[in-house]
Amino acid sequence: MGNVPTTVKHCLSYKQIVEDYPWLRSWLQEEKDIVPTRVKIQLIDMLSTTGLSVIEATSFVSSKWVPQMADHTDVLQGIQRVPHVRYPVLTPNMQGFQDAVAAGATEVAVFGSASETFSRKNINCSIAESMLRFEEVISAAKDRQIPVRGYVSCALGCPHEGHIEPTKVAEISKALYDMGCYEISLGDTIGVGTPSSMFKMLQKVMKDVPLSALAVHCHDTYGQALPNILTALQMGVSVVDSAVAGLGGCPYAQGSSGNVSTEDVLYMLHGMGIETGVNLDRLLEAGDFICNALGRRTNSKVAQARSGTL
Ligand SMILES: CC(C)(COP(=O)([O-])OP(=O)([O-])OC[C@H]1O[C@@H](n2cnc3c(N)ncnc32)[C@H](O)[C@@H]1OP(=O)([O-])[O-])[C@@H](O)C(=O)NCCC(=O)NCCSC(=O)C[C@@](C)(O)CC(=O)[O-]
Repeated sequence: MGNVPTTVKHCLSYKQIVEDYPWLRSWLQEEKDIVPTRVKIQLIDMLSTTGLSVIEATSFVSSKWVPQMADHTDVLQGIQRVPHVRYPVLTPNMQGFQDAVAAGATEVAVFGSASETFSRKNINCSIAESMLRFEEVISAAKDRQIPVRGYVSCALGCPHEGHIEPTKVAEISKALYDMGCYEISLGDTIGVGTPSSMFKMLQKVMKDVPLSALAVHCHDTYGQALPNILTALQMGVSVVDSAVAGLGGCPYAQGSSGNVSTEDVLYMLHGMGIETGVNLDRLLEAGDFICNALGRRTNSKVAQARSGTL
């Protein structure tokens, strides 16, 4: 473990929870399942007191595509912002960027894909078209000194195309980094990766993008998220995305489970003596709160073990 970093930042992908929720049922029945805005705000406010440094708050996407995100402005304006916590939001295009800025966003993220088919299904355009859109967003963000993060989905596999070549992941990552994204989050969108595929993919991407600008974003469909994260840490990555209670997923990645749970990542890191500055007990309270509000069981093994519900 000689090369495991001593500090780890966390991006908690709260957006994953609210995006995915209607998809668990049916797109046409989601009306009753919309999570009330006040619940989203209360969750973010609880998370803000845990010590997390980044909480991705909402998405400025089309409410026709993701109805759960229709209240993005109310959520962003309703939260109590805590100093030293950043609250980025997703912006797929200029319309999303402009709406986000008008709502008070101070950091945004563009989300691309290493899979052509996933790109079309998720944001309704080809990879090449998405790059043109992102270039516009990043340029407008630069003018306003708004930092932009870049996601690369399907970094370890695609729900439609299967295997994705690491060279393709490296190409998209480099393009986003060269455009001005300060960090590239590599998404195992459907959670099919293993430590071996994570290692091979990172090896390629690290040749084109500095290690200090890389993050990993693992879903836990096949129970590989923690070993995959550990592999990334051992290779020098020091930013890990996760979701409280392991909720969420991507509505355009059928069959995938939620993100790795923040509680489980923290337990592993703290057990390894890695300083995160995040209070696990407070995080468990936030996880309890949202699971009760959604009427769902936590996906966090740590939360299940602590509550005796394993
Ligand atoms: C990208 C679009 C908007 C293109 O959607 P489109 O339909 O192709 O857009 P369009 O430009 O053709 O415009 C059509 C209509 O959408 C409106 N529109 C256009 N843009 C916006 C906007 N930003 N916000 C609100 N409305 C918008 C626009 O105004 C127009 O309205 P109309 O005239 O019909 O009334 C759509 O495909 C979309 O919203 N997709 C987002 C889907 C999504 O949120 N997916 C999940 C994100 S999570 C993820 O991707 C993975 C990640 C990041 O978590 C990492 C991982 O796990 O891999």
